Amino acid sequence: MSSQDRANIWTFTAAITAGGQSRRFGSDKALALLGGRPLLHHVAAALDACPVRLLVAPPGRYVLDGWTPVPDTRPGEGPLAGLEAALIAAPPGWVALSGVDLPGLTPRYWAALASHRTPEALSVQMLDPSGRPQPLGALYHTALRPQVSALLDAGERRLRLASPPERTVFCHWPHDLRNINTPADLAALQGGTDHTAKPSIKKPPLGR
Ligand SMILES: Nc1nc2c(ncn2[C@@H]2O[C@H](COP(=O)(O)OP(=O)(O)OP(=O)(O)O)[C@@H](O)[C@H]2O)c(=O)[nH]1
Ligand SMILES: [Mg+2]
Repeated sequence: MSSQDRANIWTFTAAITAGGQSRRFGSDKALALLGGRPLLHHVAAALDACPVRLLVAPPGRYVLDGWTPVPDTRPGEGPLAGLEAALIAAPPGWVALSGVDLPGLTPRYWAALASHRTPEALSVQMLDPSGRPQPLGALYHTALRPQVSALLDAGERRLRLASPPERTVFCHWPHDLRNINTPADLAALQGGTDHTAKPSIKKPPLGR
């Protein structure tokens, strides 16, 4: 990573939205193991350099060293609501929003997004190799907060509508981001072996 990349990545707030039910996965996918580490650790590690780190999840569900727990403003209402909670809790400026299930997001990925910020932009999003935007793994400015709240108030739940297209910068990422929704998705990443973590009632602290 270049020194410019480093300078960029240190300047935004990190937020992991982790309040989902993992229905398709069948157990808490944030705790599913990839290479011996929970998916939550993979996504957190990529953002560890950020000065403020927020974990938006039901209180007590996870303990992640160095990350500030933030409760959902609208529990169970999806990642757009998770973004709202993050934008409220973050200091004014840019927020890097990540899901728990994107272990392919690296510091270089976030630095590339950061380098595409413009004074007019309210969001910076990657287009994957097939040209689809990746709103969960994107930068959002806290100035979007009123619009996001208005969308939620109106019943909208689609994260991709959080930022108006004319205020969104799109850039290209040449690698497949490997979003994990099912045990089969994880098994494919593991090279065919399903290493799904067993569900548990009380989860252990997730220190690094
Ligand atoms: N804070 C918060 N995060 C959420 C909520 N719903 C989903 N997420 C997170 O948003 C990200 C993407 O969501 P999904 O891939 O649909 O995950 P999920 O909702 O747990 O899984 P499914 O039940 O299979 O849809 C994951 O990191 C989820 O934990 C919510 O209500 N609040
Ligand atoms: Mg979901």
